[in-house]
Amino acid sequence: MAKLLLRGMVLPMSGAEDFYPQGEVAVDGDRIVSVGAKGSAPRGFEPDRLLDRSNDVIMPGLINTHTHAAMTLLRGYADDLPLMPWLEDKVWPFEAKLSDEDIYWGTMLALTEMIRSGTTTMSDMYASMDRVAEAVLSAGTRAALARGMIGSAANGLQALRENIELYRACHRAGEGRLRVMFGPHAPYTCPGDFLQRVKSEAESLGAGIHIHVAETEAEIETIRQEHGRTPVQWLNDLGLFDGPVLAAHCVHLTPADMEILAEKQVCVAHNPESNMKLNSGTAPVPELTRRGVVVSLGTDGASSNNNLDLFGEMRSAALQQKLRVDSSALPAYEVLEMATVKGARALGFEEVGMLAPGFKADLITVDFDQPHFYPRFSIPAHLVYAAHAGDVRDVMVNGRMIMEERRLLSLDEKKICAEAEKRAKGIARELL
Ligand SMILES: N[C@@H](CCSC[C@H]1O[C@@H](n2cnc3c(=O)[nH]cnc32)[C@H](O)[C@@H]1O)C(=O)O
Ligand SMILES: [Zn+2]
Repeated sequence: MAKLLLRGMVLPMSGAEDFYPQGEVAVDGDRIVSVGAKGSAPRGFEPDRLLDRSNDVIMPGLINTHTHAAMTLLRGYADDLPLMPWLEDKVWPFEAKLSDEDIYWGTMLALTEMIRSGTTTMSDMYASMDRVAEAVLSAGTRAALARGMIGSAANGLQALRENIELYRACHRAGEGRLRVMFGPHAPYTCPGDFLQRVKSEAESLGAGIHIHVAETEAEIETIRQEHGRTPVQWLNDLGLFDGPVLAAHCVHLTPADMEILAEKQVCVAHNPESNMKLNSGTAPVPELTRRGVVVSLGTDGASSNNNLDLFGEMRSAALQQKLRVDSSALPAYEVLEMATVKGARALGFEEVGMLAPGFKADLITVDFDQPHFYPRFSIPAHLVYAAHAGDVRDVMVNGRMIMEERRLLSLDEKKICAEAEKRAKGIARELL
């Protein structure tokens, strides 16, 4: 097994005080052996390779906890609309024409963009998930996969069977790089009996649930009319929160909703750019965090963002709360935690999200020898308020380099872009 020593400015994300301006990370095979100041690698550790990145920040890979990867194919296809007309008039008709192969190439495009912007793990909810799994395995990244299920349609049960099959085939596959969750789409697209069916299947397998919750005011109104309570109360009354749940959005919450989320240890995937673009609202992130809810970060699909860049998303998350609450809300280090350690917790990956001995070697290096990073007063502030996707130099997942010096090692970028262009334009032409 290859031994690697990386030298640079190390930000382990294992606590606010941890930072080594002249640090090193020792990697043996797929795991981190040591993290600390220069010279901290264990005695007798003889690296096969020394990677000198003294002008780079070395940090954990970023974790995108809510996306629909293949929606890269819809990037720029349907903009400037609110959620329901966007879904019903534009997105769903386009998605109805996607083949398994289209979803594979759309996912490959997403993974290319994610690797380039330092994302090493994604949580995806979509269809044709066996092909998504194949894409992730070949890209070399990590993922929590959920089959998106719209339970009101006749295909709800078929989708549930696919999710069960996906769990059996892929959970913990690829040296543990894949996990599988269950993906009932939302309380307004899945009836209560279907949600309970999903819950009991997930429970019997020990799997988590990934669902959209309380995204728009229209959803609050729909659920109030149908069930006389809030979406959070409705899902809680159905028993959905009795196992591990990742709730995307959670924009519109009452104080009682927040208490339920905290008590049931529901994790929240916050997607500020999608929420702004679809005019959904601003999630009460500090209020949730104060109550002990784990809030992680996501981009949502590329049709409501329109990129998968978590550096941009971190910046938006911070700025949004400063605008909504006050300038001290959501400081930089907390935002970095949302994009790393908290993301790992939300997805159930126990050994990623920070740089620590025994953890899996999922890390990135960020090129700090650029004008927008001087003077170097605060590394966390620079990463959140000044960095962008193109600053990422190297990406390692599970001890394997998948991007080095901005060159992708696991994917054929030109081919992927050409396939995506051809397939998306073909579908758009059919829909004219
Ligand atoms: N219709 C699919 C399964 C749904 S996957 C997840 C769905 O979530 C949709 N989606 C994307 N972003 C959002 C959002 O912000 N809110 C609600 N749904 C979204 C997305 O377009 C996709 O249809 C099938 O059975 O073939
Ligand atoms: Zn979504």
